[in-house]
Amino acid sequence: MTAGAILTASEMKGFEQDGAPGDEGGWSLMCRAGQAAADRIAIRAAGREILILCGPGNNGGDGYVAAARLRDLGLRVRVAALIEPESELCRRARDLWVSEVESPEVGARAGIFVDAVFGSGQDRPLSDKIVAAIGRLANAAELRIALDLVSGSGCDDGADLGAPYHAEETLVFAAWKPAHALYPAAGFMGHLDMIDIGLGEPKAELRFNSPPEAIPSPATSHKFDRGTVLVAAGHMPGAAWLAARAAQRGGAGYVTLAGYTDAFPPSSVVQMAAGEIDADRQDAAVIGPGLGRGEESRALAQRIIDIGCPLVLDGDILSWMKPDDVPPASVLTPHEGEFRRMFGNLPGSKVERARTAASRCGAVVCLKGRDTVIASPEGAAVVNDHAHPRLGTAGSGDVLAGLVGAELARGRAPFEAACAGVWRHGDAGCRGRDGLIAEDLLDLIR
Ligand SMILES: NC(=O)C1=CN([C@@H]2O[C@H](COP(=O)(O)OP(=O)(O)OC[C@H]3O[C@@H](n4cnc5c(N)ncnc54)[C@H](OP(=O)(O)O)[C@@H]3O)[C@@H](O)[C@H]2O)[C@@H](O)CC1
Ligand SMILES: Nc1ncnc2c1ncn2[C@@H]1O[C@H](COP(=O)(O)OP(=O)(O)O)[C@@H](O)[C@H]1O
Repeated sequence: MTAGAILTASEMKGFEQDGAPGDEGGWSLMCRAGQAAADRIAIRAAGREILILCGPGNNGGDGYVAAARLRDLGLRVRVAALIEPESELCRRARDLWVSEVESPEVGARAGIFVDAVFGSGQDRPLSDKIVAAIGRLANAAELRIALDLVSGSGCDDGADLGAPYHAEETLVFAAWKPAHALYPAAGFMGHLDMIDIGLGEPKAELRFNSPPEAIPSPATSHKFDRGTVLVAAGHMPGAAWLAARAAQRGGAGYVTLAGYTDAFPPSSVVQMAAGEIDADRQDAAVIGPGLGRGEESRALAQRIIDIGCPLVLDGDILSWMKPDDVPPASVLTPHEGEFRRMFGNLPGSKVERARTAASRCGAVVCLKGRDTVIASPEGAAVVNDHAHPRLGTAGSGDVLAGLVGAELARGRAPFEAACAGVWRHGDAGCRGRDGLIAEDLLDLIR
C-alpha cells in the first residue's frame, strides 16, 4: 500500500527547486538521493557484484553518486554508461566516481543490476539500441533495482516507452510520480520504496487513495439515521441485488430495490415496484447495475433521478446519459468501455482523462481498473492501488456501486464517498482468495 502525493515531472522540478534552490541545492539533493539509494542497495547485495548503468541526466547522476558510496562502503561495484553525462549535475557526479566507466555493449553481467539510465525526465520511446543494451544487462542479473523509475516508463502517464525489463524494487526519490501509480508502467516497478531526501511532504492535486475515516454511529441511531439507499431494479436482477447487498454491508441502514422486476431471494432488502417509491426517504440512489436500456429502464431511471438525492450512476445508464445531463452530486463509475461511450476518446493520461470527464459533466468520475482514478470536477484526483486483479470478475462493479451508494447515504460528499467506496472494495478484493466471485466480496467488506 502506498500513500501520499503524486507529482508530475514538472511539479517535481518545482518542488525540488523550492526546497533546495540553485545548483548547490540540486547537488545536495543528488548526493542525498544517491547515498541513500546506495545504503538500500548495500543491504540487498549479500556479497554479490553490483553493476550500475547510468544515463546522461540527473538520474544518471544519482547512479554515479550511489556507485561512489558503494565503493566507499567496500562493496564490489562497476559502472557502465549508455550515454555520456549531459546535465551539469551528472558531470559533477561522474567526477566523484573517478574509476573506469564501461561500455554497456561489452560489460559483463553482475548479480545486481541498478538502472540509473532515465528517471522522471523520460518523455519519449527508447530506441531499439537502448532497449537492447538495458535489457541484456538487466535480464542477466539476479536482482534488478531501478532508481526513481524503470527506464522506459512514461513518467507522467504511465505509458510503456519500451521498458526492457521488470524491476524487483524501485527506489523512489522524494515523491511518487504518476508512473508509480498508473499502468502499464506501475507494473514494471516491483516493490516501491520511498527515499526521503529532506524535501518534506509536497502539496499535490493528485494522491494515492488512503483508508477512509470511520463514520461514527451514535448510540441511539436507528436504521433511517444510518442512511437509506434506493437501488434501481431492472433487466438483470442479480446485478441490482449485488449492489443492494453491498449497500447494506457498506453500512446503510435501509436499502430498497425498486423497479419492474421482483425476482429476488427473500432478504432484509426491501422490495417494491417503481410506483411505490417513497421519494422523501432516499439519502442516495444507485442507478445502472443490470438496469437494461429499454424504455421501461429509462423511465425508471428518470423517476429516481427526479427524487433529487445524490446518485451513483453505473453500467447501463452510462450508455445513454449525456455528460450535460448528469445531475450534480453524482458519482459515475464507468469502466474503460463505458467511459469511452460517454466521453469519447479523450487525450492524455488516465488521470487527465478522468479529470476532463469530471469537469465536462460537473460530477465525480471514478474510472475503474487496476489503477482506478477518482476525479472531481474541481481537479482533485486520487489513484487507488489498494486492489487485486481478482476483482476483475462479473458483478464486482455492482458491488462497488452499492458501496459508494452507502457512503453517499451515510453523509460523505461525492468525492470522499467515491474514494471510500473504492478503498473498501479494493480492500475486500485484497482479502479474498483465488476464485473469488462477486458474492464473496459481500462478506469481505469491512
Ligand atoms: N532535480 C533534482 O534536484 C533531483 C533529481 N533527481 C533525479 O533526477 C532525475 C530526473 O533527472 P532529469 O530531469 O535530468 O531527467 P532524466 O530522467 O535523468 O533524463 C533526462 C536525460 O535523459 C535524456 N532522455 C530522456 N528520454 C530519453 C530517451 N527516450 N532516449 C534518449 N535520451 C533520453 C534527456 O535527453 P534530452 O531530452 O535532453 O535530449 C536527458 O539527457 C530523477 O528521476 C531523479 O533520479 C534526484 O537526484 C533528486 C534530486
Ligand atoms: N486487474 C484488476 N485489478 C484490480 N481491480 C480490478 C481489476 N480488473 C477489474 N477490477 C475492478 O473490478 C471492478 C469491475 O467492474 P465492472 O467492469 O463494472 O464489472 P461488472 O460490470 O461485471 O460489475 C471495478 O471496480 C474494477 O476497478
